[in-house]
Amino acid sequence: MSLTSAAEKQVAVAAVRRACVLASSVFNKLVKNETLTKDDKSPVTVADYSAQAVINTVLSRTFPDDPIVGEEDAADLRLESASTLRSRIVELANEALTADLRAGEQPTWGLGPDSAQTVEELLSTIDRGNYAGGRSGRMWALDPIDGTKGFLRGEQYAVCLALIINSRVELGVIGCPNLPVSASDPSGPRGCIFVAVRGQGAHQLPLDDPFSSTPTPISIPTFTQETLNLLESVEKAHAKLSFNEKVASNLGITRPPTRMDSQAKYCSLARGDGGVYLRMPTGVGYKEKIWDHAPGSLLVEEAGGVVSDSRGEPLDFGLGRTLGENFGVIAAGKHVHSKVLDAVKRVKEEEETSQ
Ligand SMILES: Nc1ncnc2c1ncn2[C@@H]1O[C@H](COP(=O)(O)OS(=O)(=O)O)[C@@H](OP(=O)(O)O)[C@H]1O
Ligand SMILES: [Mg+2]
Ligand SMILES: [Mg+2]
Ligand SMILES: [Mg+2]
Repeated sequence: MSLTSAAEKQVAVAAVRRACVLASSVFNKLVKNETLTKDDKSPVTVADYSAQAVINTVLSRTFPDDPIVGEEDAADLRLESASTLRSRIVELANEALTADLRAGEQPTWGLGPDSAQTVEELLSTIDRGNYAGGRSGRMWALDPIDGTKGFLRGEQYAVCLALIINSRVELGVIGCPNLPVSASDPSGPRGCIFVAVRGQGAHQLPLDDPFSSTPTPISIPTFTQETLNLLESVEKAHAKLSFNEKVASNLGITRPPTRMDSQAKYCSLARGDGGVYLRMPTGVGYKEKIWDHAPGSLLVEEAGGVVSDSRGEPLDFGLGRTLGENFGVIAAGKHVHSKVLDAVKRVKEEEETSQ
């Protein structure tokens, strides 16, 4: 089934924008006790929880039958000890839901002055993200703050939302509050929304006015040996950066890699700021989550690129909340992708024979 209605796109853009406004406003006011450490030792902040509450509220009001695969859940917030955190999340989520940002939004989306929710409503709305995913049907994949560590450092992070139908990503929306509007002017204005609809291309919009602005089409340019470079994770625990270095040298790449948190990497690739997004598993058995790749992979495909794992197989969004056994991710323009795939295979072989 292809996406024929523009309603999903408009709703997703509105929801992502509200969450981005929330996240950037909260950044300067974050205090120490507003961050928790999850069981997997990764951080989660009041911004992650309240952004998930806001986006799930919008989706629940507009597409009440659609399940949501969201990164966060409210279990830790229900604890007695979390009362301060809970109140702050309720305050932030309601501020974002009731803010007067109406331009382009429909009255039926339930946003604006009368749309505040109670604590219990907000906690159960966060928990609407508990869907297990799977092969068939419609579902949304949500990463309310992707690159939480980048968010905490004041660097790149992204609010990421995708609509998946029968295991195929049909719509992807990514908000990047800290990403320069143009990579050629890194100290210029910041704040972009990227939108991809399957079969309709990839576009960039300004975060502060996504509805009245004309979307800018984006596509992956042709790279030369001199201009090609890698886009990679900042966190060493998230990807095997030593492997990337070998691939770069195997390909004769001379430009240094660009390190950036979050799916801003997919966005940068889609508009040509970097040539290859390479993410190889670190070997600790971590499974990639669908919300970390769904919108970004469609954006890159719609910008003329190819996204696969390190065997050249497509990413499978129908396996549940994760992408299954981790074979990494290679995303690049069509012609570059096959070269990177070959180089990855060569480096893997080299590593195997030297062991
Ligand atoms: N061990 C391990 N291996 C691979 N990936 C992991 C791992 N742990 C976490 N994550 C996920 O990485 C998401 C952010 O990673 P990025 O590479 O995009 O950014 S970063 O530069 O590493 O911060 C990050 O997303 P957020 O949790 O939304 O910030 C995680 O989903
Ligand atoms: Mg996280
Ligand atoms: Mg993430
Ligand atoms: Mg996240």
